[in-house]
Amino acid sequence: MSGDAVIRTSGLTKHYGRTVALRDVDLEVRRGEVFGFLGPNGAGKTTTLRILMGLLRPTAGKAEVLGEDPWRGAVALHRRVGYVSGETALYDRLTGRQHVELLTHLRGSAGQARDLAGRLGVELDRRTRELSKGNRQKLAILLGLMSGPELLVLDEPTSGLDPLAQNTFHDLLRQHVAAGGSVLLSSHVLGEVEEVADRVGVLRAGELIAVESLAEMRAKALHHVRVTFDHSVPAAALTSVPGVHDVAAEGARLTCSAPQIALDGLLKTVARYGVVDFECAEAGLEETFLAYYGAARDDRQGGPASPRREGAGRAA
Ligand SMILES: Nc1ncnc2c1ncn2[C@@H]1O[C@H](COP(=O)(O)OP(=O)(O)OP(=O)(O)O)[C@@H](O)[C@H]1O
Repeated sequence: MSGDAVIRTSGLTKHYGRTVALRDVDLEVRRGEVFGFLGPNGAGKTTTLRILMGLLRPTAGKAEVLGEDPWRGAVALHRRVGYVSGETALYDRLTGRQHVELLTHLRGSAGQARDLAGRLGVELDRRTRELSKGNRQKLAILLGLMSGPELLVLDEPTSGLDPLAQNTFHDLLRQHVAAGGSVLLSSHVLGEVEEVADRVGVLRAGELIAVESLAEMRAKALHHVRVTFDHSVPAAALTSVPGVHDVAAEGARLTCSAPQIALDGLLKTVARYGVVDFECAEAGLEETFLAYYGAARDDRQGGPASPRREGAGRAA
């Protein structure tokens, strides 16, 4: 593992019977970054994270977390890695405070438990079976973060949290990274990772189909353009501009979509005609993401496809 990688997988593959959940995944998370791990439901995110936490054994390929084999070094690793999943198992009859005491006993220190409980507004004195989903999740986050682990592995950690608690959680992640920590954050919603991630990996049907920085993804941000001319201009005038797509003509008006990098060519082309009005609105990153990665497509290098939504314990 290179010096600045905290997680590295090579050829990681997992079969559940005849289901291929992961196929040949090469993933690297660097020290000091928040890596957003995105993919639609069933893409294989949880499977990857469970392998990284030593809770599942891969069918083939290798994984290293903080220099350890997660399956063989699981016990040592769990002291150094904070793991929070959307379905963290809690003891129903114990209160939050008793969970904290249990971990304090195991780890030898309460760490930042008190501070985290205050900031997240965790209800420490109720039995966990009486807690709402969001309040259970806040407790799970507190338990994952309280001992100040150097790496956080988070599987859809904000599911059920209200926007205020989500903001607090994002602040906690920023602080964790500022203090030299690293984060792998899985989600099926770009908006969640957009807040905090430095780089994003996109998993689809068990394959890692893209890894890029958030800045690179922003450069692809789709723009919806509407141009009104002083006479009718055929759609063909724009279809030849690289990157421009979904061109439609309506009288003297043309509409189209284009990534940021295609705008210069588009402007130069429309300037050859008599432009009366020019409107350009940036689509949200979520729409860009869905346009590029949401739909099944054969050509993964070219322009976007039409936006479309797509649809415990150790086990070997
Ligand atoms: N224990 C299991 N037995 C059989 N198939 C499984 C098992 N766990 C997961 N799968 C299958 O493996 C694939 C990947 O599932 P996984 O839970 O890793 O996806 P995910 O990206 O985390 O999805 P989600 O966002 O819905 O949590 C899916 O096709 C799922 O049905």
